[in-house]
Amino acid sequence: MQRRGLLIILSSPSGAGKSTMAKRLMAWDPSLKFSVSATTRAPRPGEIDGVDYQFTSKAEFERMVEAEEMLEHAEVFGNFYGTPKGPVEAAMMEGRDTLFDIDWQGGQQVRRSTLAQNVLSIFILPPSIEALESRLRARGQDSDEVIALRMSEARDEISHWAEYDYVIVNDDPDQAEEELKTIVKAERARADRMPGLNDFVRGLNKEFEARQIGARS
Ligand SMILES: Nc1nc2c(ncn2[C@@H]2O[C@H](COP(=O)(O)OP(=O)(O)O)[C@@H](O)[C@H]2O)c(=O)[nH]1
Ligand SMILES: Nc1ncnc2c1ncn2[C@@H]1O[C@H](COP(=O)(O)OP(=O)(O)O)[C@@H](O)[C@H]1O
Repeated sequence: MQRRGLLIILSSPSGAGKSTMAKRLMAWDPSLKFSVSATTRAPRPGEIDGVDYQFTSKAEFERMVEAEEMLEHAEVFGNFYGTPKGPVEAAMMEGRDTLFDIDWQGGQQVRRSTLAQNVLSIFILPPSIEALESRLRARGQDSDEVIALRMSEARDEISHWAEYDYVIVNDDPDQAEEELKTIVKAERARADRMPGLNDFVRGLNKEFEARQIGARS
């Protein structure tokens, strides 16, 4: 039996390197499906509609929430972000793993949903707050005001680190990528073995029963 796809969630404070790690993971395994979020935020230069985000109006976003088309949604830095449900469910049924770049609120909502069993959640920390700020500046995409807002929210985002299955400190990007790949490989191996192991243990139990050994309720 083919297993259902994993939902691989990456969260971090803005600037810690989620998008960078997501892109590296996608390059390593192009069979991964990236969950394209809907957002009311304006596109940054170079961002492509339908690839980086599905850029939507507030009215369209609200319609999607009302119609229960979102797996989760949240307000982050004054804009709305949400995960369209359809593509995630389709990937899961095909046995394809999906990669999410979402904040802690989204992470909590997915972990509390009916899909919780398939979640692999990874939190990315910056090596220091100084590095976080200089990365936000070096990215050169946001105004001073937007950077200040992201820095002021970083502490709150970081306070949720322990809710995640794994934590990676993104100091050297190559090392962080290796750690990420190791986690994904191990968790995939675990998910692959699970259906087979169920059958195997059922077989062992049949043997116990034939020999009339073990617990009876
Ligand atoms: N809950 C939720 N958060 C999202 C979603 N998409 C993006 N985010 C988060 O929104 C925050 C801002 O994203 P973005 O504007 O792209 O800025 P960046 O993370 O600094 O590149 C980040 O923490 C993202 O992980 C989503 O669909 N749901
Ligand atoms: N380990 C790293 N060392 C130095 N710079 C990094 C590292 N990881 C990412 N960056 C850079 O920091 C900036 C923020 O990274 P990004 O992936 O956009 O973060 P996020 O998606 O978490 O907001 C980008 O310019 C990126 O190239």
